[in-house]
Amino acid sequence: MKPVIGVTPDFNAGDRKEWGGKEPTYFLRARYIRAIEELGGVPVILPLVADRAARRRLLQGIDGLLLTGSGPDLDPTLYGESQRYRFPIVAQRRSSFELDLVLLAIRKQIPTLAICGGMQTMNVACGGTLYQDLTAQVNDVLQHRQQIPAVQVSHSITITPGSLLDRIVKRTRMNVNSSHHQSVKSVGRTLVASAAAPDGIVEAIEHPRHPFFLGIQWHPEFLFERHLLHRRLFQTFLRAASRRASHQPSPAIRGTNS
Ligand SMILES: N[C@@H](CCC(=O)NCCCC(=O)O)C(=O)O
Repeated sequence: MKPVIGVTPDFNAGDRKEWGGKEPTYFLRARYIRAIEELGGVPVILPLVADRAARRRLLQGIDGLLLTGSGPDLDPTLYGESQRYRFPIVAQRRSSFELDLVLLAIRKQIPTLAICGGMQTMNVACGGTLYQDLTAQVNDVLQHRQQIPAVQVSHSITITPGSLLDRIVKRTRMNVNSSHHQSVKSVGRTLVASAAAPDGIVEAIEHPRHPFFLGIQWHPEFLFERHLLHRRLFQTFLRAASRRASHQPSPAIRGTNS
């Protein structure tokens, strides 16, 4: 059965001068939808409803959750800090929705894949913190906003042996693309870091006691068409969601044949 995957869009409240426009607007890069559709899922773009009961109702209709990236950054007050650098802030409607859904997805054991800004939201939802600006706060940090096209990889990551990510890609090292200026500083409760860049920046987090709960700092939706390992990320996520769809207990990933 094809799993239904809820996909979170970005949102422009319409009052940000630097974004122009007046009307509140949802937007989402089509690659996220294409990756889910082409690899066997049914993507559904989720409206960022404010009502908590409505959020729970939405989750009843999906088998997996995909938290997408975002140009703007999470409000630092959400992880107990004041804003120290100039950057646009994610719309409160989006951050409130996603922070709530992350905790619901843990409680309800909903397979969840979080990409880039989505990973940062996943971490903050679990009580973790972020570097507000890598180049200002971390010495000798790599260029994590690559200047080459996102369909190209730009640095390697080292993967923790035995982690979910390792069990998916069956490698302890792989190459990724990179388009971020923030990253995980302290890892949230119940989560573990499972990959790092050569400069030590966290590149993946996961919940070890959840069927599939993985946050990654890179963008596999630009890479899945030509890179097997990035395709496997979506395929394994969709298999976990499909198991939920068929109401089978969703065992921890024991290998790509499970
Ligand atoms: N703002 C955060 C997260 C970066 C991110 O999600 N980038 C993706 C760009 C938007 C998109 O194309 O989806 C940071 O810069 O660290």
